[in-house]
Parts: sequence; C-alpha cells; structure tokens
Amino acid sequence: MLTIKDLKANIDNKEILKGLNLEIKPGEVHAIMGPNGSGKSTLSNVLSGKKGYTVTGEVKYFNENLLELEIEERAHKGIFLAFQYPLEIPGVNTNIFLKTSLNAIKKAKGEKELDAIEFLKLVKQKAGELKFDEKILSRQLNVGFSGGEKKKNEILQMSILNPKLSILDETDSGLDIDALKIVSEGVNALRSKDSSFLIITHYQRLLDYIKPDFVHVLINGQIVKSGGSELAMELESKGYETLS
Ligand SMILES: Nc1ncnc2c1ncn2[C@@H]1O[C@H](COP(=O)(O)OP(=O)(O)OP(=O)(O)O)[C@@H](O)[C@H]1O
Repeated sequence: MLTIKDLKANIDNKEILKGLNLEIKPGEVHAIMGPNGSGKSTLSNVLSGKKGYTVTGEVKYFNENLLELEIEERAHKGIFLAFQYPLEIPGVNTNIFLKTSLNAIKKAKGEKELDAIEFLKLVKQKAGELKFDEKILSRQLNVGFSGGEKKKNEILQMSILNPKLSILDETDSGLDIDALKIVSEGVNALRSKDSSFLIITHYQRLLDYIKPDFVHVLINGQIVKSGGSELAMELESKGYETLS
C-alpha cells in the first residue's frame, strides 16, 4: 500500500528526514516512536501533503507517486491525518464540516453523496460508538472543545471517512484513561484487511490497546530499529539512549 524509499525532507534549510525507508502493507498497523524532535510529525505532514517542505526520495501509494498528488487528492484517495493539535475553526459547524468532507470524498470516488438525513444517521451511530456527546457536533469545529474532545473528534472524522491509510500523530496525548480506551476501540473497529494505520506515539500504553504489527524507532530523521510490539516494551524500560 505504501512504500517509502530514501525519503528526505527539508524545511527552512534544515534537513529533518534524512533517508527514511518504510513499507506498510494493507491491513497492517505500524507504530512509530522516537525522541522529541526526531521527525515524526514531519513524516506525517509530508505524507499528508502539507506544503513548505522540500522532499526527495520515493513514496509509492498503491501504484501512484504520492509526492505528486495534491493534498486534497491524497484525502480523496483514502489518506487521513489525525492531527497532533487539531485546529479550532471558528464559524465552521462541526456537523457541516464532517458532511462536506465525507461528500467531497464520495464525489471524487464517483459515489452517491449522503443527504442530510442519511448523514445524520451515520454520524449518530459513529458518535454513539465513540461515546461522543452528539451535542458537541452542532458547535463550531473544535472551538472550546477540551483536549480530549478534540482528539475524539479526530477519531470520529476518521471513522466517518473510513480511510485506507490513517496516520495518527500523538492522538493519545492529553487523553484520560477512559478516552484512551474509547479512541483505541475506535481505531480497532476500523482495522480491516484493507485499512492500514501509522500511529505516532510516545507512550507504550496506547499500544496495550492497539496492538501494532510493527514498531519502528525514528531517531534523527531515520528509522534506526524495527521490531514487533515487544520493541515498545523494550523502549519503555531502556529509553532511546542505547539506540542513538
Ligand atoms: N518550520 C521549521 N523550521 C525549522 N525547523 C523545524 C521546522 N519544523 C520542524 N522543525 C524541526 O524539525 C525537527 C523535527 O520536528 P518534528 O515536529 O517532526 O519532531 P517530532 O519527532 O514530531 O517531535 P515531538 O516528539 O516533540 O512531537 C525539530 O527539531 C523541529 O524543531
């Protein structure tokens, strides 16, 4: 599904990713861990198409060169980024934002768009599954949401859009234990043979709930070690020092 070869990314003359290699197959869950400033968010930004980076190397998404696709095309083709810091967007109603996002993807795929009633049914069902108070959906997008509500809202978007590749950038930070479980259940419910996940986290505890197939350690812009979920336990006890 996703093959990354020798990926390098610079911003403002600073080289952040320095030759990163990674392969994600359909249905796999990959976790990326690494010290602060190692390039984890930069990787998620580059994959989702954020502007401002000078990027070289190869990123193949199915049979396409991902780096040539515009940010909207990436979303239409099933890439979803759950932000580390979801933005507050005053004046934009959360429900309308969700419906517009979903219908834009459906339109790009040539599928029938949902009308207001169909959408409401879907959003009610998904919000119920995530134990997300529906009332919040009639508010402006993320405005005044608590940290945990913002993160849950990202997961709600993800479950409504049903992406092929979901990138979660520190979605677990700021969540209380109950919210962490709910968010993890949301991710686990979306796991299927066709959908893959790239989960960036600092904490092994998230991986108690979402069992990754692979764990990678990103240090100084490169993946320096990969392993199974036991690698996360090892990092928790030993830290990154022995790997850098
Ligand atoms: N626009 C920018 N200009 C200069 N340096 C930048 C810019 N954006 C990111 N960096 C630097 O690139 C490095 C990697 O940043 P990135 O946010 O990808 O790290 P991270 O691994 O996600 O860190 P954290 O775990 O703290 O979230 C950091 O040293 C950061 O200061």
